[in-house]
Amino acid sequence: MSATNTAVQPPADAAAPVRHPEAPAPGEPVGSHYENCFGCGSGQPHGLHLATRAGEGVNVTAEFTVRPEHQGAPGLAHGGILATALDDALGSLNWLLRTISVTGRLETDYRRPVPVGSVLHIAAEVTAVAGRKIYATAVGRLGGPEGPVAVRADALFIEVKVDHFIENGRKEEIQAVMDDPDAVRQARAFEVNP
Ligand SMILES: CCCCCCCCCC(=O)SCCNC(=O)CCNC(=O)[C@H](O)C(C)(C)COP(=O)(O)OP(=O)(O)OC[C@H]1O[C@@H](n2cnc3c(N)ncnc32)[C@H](O)[C@@H]1OP(=O)(O)O
Repeated sequence: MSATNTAVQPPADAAAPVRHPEAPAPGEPVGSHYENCFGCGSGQPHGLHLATRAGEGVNVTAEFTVRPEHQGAPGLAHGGILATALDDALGSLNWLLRTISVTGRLETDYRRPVPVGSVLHIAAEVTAVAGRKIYATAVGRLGGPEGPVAVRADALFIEVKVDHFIENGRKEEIQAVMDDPDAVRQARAFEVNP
């Protein structure tokens, strides 16, 4: 069996991704889509509080500061938390495509341990699109945006309709979002084009 799953590699006839004309400008913060998101929301005290900015292409950069509550081994980030950080940065690429999609597959390589207190500098980009399938890759570096690679991932996101969230989410949280008087915040929780 191959070490690389073919599901996360685009087929030869996949199209190059297209940056949406209304995507956030390069350098602009993408912002959290939902305050209770564990990756980027401000309402989760132990969350990752990922700060993501749009790049010039169909790409983003983000920083994640590893705190004691993110440990796996003593003094080191938990691997699942690092995967969450990359997954969330990859998910924010939705805003560059102005598409709604969810993670179908996330294949992660851990190259270096990530100590508590360090900043993971993340870069994520869409590499190809084939129908509903969005192929993307992310890398997390230590010491700066050009530092050594600590973790990387290849991902397959699948485009969905907004109904995916409304039909599958727990009713209490769905209702709370529906009741939000802020129309933009309400729309951002479910979709990418409020
Ligand atoms: C609004 C902004 C949101 C930002 C969120 C950021 C957070 C970070 C992102 C996440 O963590 S999302 C949460 C984790 N992901 C999920 O909960 C997804 C759970 N899975 C599903 O809901 C469904 O499996 C899914 C919507 C992905 C697909 O179901 P569908 O019924 O719509 O599609 P279908 O099963 O017919 O598959 C469509 C194609 O995708 C392929 N596919 C689907 N799931 C796959 C998978 N897991 N691996 C590989 N390929 C997959 C499938 O083989 C098929 O390929 P072909 O068209 O070539 O036949």
